[in-house]
Parts: sequence; structure tokens; C-alpha cells
Amino acid sequence: MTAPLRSLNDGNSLPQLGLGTYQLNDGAGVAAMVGALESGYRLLDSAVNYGNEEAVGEALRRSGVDRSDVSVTTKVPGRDHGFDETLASISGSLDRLGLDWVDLHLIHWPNPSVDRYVDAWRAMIKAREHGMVRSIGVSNFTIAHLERLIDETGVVPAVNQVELHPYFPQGDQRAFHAEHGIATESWSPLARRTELLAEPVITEIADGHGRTPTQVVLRWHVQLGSIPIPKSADATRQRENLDVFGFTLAPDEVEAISGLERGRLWDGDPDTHEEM
Ligand SMILES: NC(=O)C1=CN([C@@H]2O[C@H](COP(=O)(O)OP(=O)(O)OC[C@H]3O[C@@H](n4cnc5c(N)ncnc54)[C@H](OP(=O)(O)O)[C@@H]3O)[C@@H](O)[C@H]2O)C=CC1
Ligand SMILES: O=C(O)C(=O)[C@@H](O)[C@H](O)C(=O)CO
Repeated sequence: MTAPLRSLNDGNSLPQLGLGTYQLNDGAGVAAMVGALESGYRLLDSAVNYGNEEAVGEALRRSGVDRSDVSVTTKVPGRDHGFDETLASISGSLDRLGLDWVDLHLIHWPNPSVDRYVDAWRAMIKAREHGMVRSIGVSNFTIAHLERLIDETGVVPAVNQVELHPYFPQGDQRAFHAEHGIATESWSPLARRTELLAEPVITEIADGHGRTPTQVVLRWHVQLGSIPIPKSADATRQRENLDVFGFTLAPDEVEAISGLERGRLWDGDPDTHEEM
């Protein structure tokens, strides 16, 4: 089973669900990612700061899945913002991944107090022209950050990867993305397995569909039009998470799940939270 594809604003496409790889490191991480690829995952979400780009490349080679069939994402860390620094960062990622191109490269956090994300974005545009990356996007960018990128460069990101789960459905942010043709990706889509999966609203809907709470949450993301990237190190849970394309939530079920809104998981407000 593989996830259906969705089109991006640059003519490329991404699977509608991928594997988060934060904390999938070293040999165990490689094994988990090989298992995911064998189960049908075709999108791996990495970052320089996860310290696992070598492991992602190794898993891809070991899996035997055709390179062209897998969308590899990685991210420029805050310490590499700036034009030359970002181009060097992308080269470093390609070296560590052992790949000729990255499918989707993101600016990991805007780090507004540093104020170099527009320079980083200009370098991303250049890297795409050079064929080092196929699609370019951002992560944790607010509407104001996106407006500034678009105003100053005229290039609209293909993707914005943001915190998104039933406790934080990001209605305004998603509406802005839809208006500008930006695909939304959901990080921590399972709210990091907090009490979310035991919420009665979710368990009752899951029982009604003969599905697990996790599948209902991931299906909710898909029906919002966002691309969830759940992380699991476990082969059985990876397969469970990918198996969300054979049922449909009713509109009132989607709305009830969105009604769990209460805020961010932790203080990851991109206006104030910065990561180098
Ligand atoms: N751009 C950004 O700033 C950020 C990006 N991310 C990206 O998003 C990805 C996902 O987010 P993450 O924070 O990892 O959190 P998730 O919401 O994906 O939750 C992961 C947790 O859920 C558990 N889990 C997964 N599947 C199941 C299941 N079917 N049943 C029960 N438990 C399950 C995992 O355990 P187990 O492994 O044991 O299955 C793990 O403990 C990251 O890996 C990373 O790629 C995350 C944070 C910030
Ligand atoms: O996982 C990511 O991409 C992150 O940016 C993390 O560092 C995240 O910010 C986190 O886990 C902080 O606790």
C-alpha cells in the first residue's frame, strides 16, 4: 500500500502521508526506515538537526525501492541561514544523504530575531535552479513570515510544515495556505501520543468505523487537506498509520475532532521559539 499523491504548486507532487524520522537514528533508525519503505512509505521527513541524514540515505539504498519513487525531505537549520550558508548547508545535506537531489528542502524555523530567513530563501531558489533540490518550502512560518517571503522574492513556498493536530488545527494558517496554493504538512500529527488518542470523541468515531484512534486522527489530517508525517519506530504501527485511505470521515466527524482545539503542545510559537 502506498499513499496517493497530491500536486504541489511547482508541478511536483508529494505522498499524502509520510514518515517522520525525528529520533530515528543509527542502526535502529535505519532498520525502522527500511521497514517503512518496505511497507509502502514513499515520503521520509528528515532534518540536519535530527542528525540522521546518513541513516535516511542508507535506508533508501538498503530498501531497494527506486530512488525516484521516494520523496526525501530535509531542512536547513537556523545556524545556516544566509545566502552562502544555506547553499553550503544544502550541499552538506546532499553529501550526508548520498543523493544527487533532495525532493523537498525546507527552512526549519524562521528564527525572526536573526532576520536572515529571506536570504536563506533566495539560496533555496538558487539551489532549485541548480537542480540540487526539486521543491522548496518552509516550516514553522507564520502568515506574516510567508507574506514577507512572497513580497520580497515573488516565490511562493510549495509547502509549509507546521504543528498541526486536533488540539491545534491551525484554521487560519491553513486558509492562508489554501489561498496561496501552499501545501500544508502536519508535524506531531498524533500530538506525540499524548492523551489525544484516548479522547472519547476520537475513540467513539474510531469504534464506529472499526478503525483505531490513530487512524481516525490521521484520516482527519488527510481530509483537512494536510499531509501528516507520523513518526513510528515500530513496523506494525507504521502499517497501521499508512492504512488510512480506505475509509472516510463524515463532515460532522471532522468538525467534532477539530472541536478538540486547545492550543500548541509546547511553546513552539515561531515568533518566539528559535532553533539553531
Ligand atoms: N518541522 C518541525 O519543526 C517539526 C517536525 N517534526 C516532524 O514530524 C514528525 C512527527 O512528529 P513527532 O513529534 O515525532 O510526533 P507524532 O505525533 O508523530 O507522534 C510520535 C509518537 O507517537 C507514537 N506512535 C506512532 N504511531 C502510533 C500508533 N499507531 N499507535 C500508538 N502510538 C503511535 C510513536 O511511538 P513509536 O515510535 O514507539 O511507535 C511516538 O511516540 C517528526 O518525526 C518530524 O519528522 C516534528 C516536530 C517539529
Ligand atoms: O522535530 C523537529 O523538527 C524540531 O524542530 C524539534 O526540535 C522540536 O522543536 C522539538 O522536538 C522540541 O522539543
